[in-house]
Amino acid sequence: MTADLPHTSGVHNSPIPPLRHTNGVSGMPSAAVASARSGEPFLTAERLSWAAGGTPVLDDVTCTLRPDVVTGVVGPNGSGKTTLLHLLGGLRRPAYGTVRLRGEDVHRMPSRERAQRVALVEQHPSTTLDLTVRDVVALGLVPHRGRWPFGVPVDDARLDDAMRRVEMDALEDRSWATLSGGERQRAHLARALVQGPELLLLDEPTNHLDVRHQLSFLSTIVALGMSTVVVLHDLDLAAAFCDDLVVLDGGRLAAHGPAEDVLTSDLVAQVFGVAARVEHTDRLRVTWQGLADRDATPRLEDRSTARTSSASPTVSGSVS
Ligand SMILES: Nc1ncnc2c1ncn2[C@@H]1O[C@H](COP(=O)(O)OP(=O)(O)OP(=O)(O)O)[C@@H](O)[C@H]1O
Repeated sequence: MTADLPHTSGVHNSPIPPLRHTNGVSGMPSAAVASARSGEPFLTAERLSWAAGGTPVLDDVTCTLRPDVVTGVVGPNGSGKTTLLHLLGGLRRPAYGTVRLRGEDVHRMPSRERAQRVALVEQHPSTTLDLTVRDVVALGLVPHRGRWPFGVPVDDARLDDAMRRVEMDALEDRSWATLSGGERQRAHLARALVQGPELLLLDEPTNHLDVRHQLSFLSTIVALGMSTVVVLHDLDLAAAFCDDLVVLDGGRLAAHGPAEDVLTSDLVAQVFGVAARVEHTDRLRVTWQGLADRDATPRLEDRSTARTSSASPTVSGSVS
């Protein structure tokens, strides 16, 4: 018998206060609100390409992501996952193609507006300054406070709320340097939450976490109900926690759609070179069996599928 996943019951499901709907300075509606009303798709990547030193890293990737769900980006090492995340967030400029957030070109947005609308939690976030946890979380308010000297005071209630959501409130006065990897990851999530973004981007957030904290962290993400794109390596975690998946292989889009449609034994064999059992029991599960001969696996057809289902993943259950 399995208990509820850790932390899920403690997570505050109510939306974080509506900083993202104001410019944080005068309280007037921001461009985000205006564009949200326009009926544009939430996030579209169109023919996205990026190269390093003339070598293609991401090649002609087109996909439309839904709001208010967790979209996982999976693929082998070097397949372009981080590059895609950085392009979606406007951190890298595409060599070709566009990214539109509710119809607005992310790479043409003023950087402050982009920082208000998109938050990225990096793979190995580090902060060398001697800061407390609360100081680091407060950095998420910077895009909303204007230029130095800040005209807008720190919103303490907002910081408190974000830290409670990720269960870091007890550690708020601790020196950053003394935190464990998992605690830092949660604090960085709190920083992203106070930013109040429309889009939350997470690059391998479970990398340095033990299995309990992996489940806890991803449960928190699901419970937040935010539009989230998360790079994950563990296919079973992706199956359990992601509504939709984008699968990259050698910089190209191998598949995109609802996780239950995208994840098949053939896809795992072809893209990852691993024999795996994929089954939908109490939830979608991926169990690896051994290495597969990629050449002996039928080539993938275009598996991009139209979004048809809005079912949320079941996140309770035991780790297989
Ligand atoms: N600035 C850069 N200069 C040169 N090569 C780069 C640069 N950025 C990425 N690459 C290369 O592009 C490829 C894709 O990198 P990326 O980090 O996007 O892959 P990834 O799927 O996130 O990999 P991993 O799973 O190993 O983290 C890799 O071969 C990487 O070495």
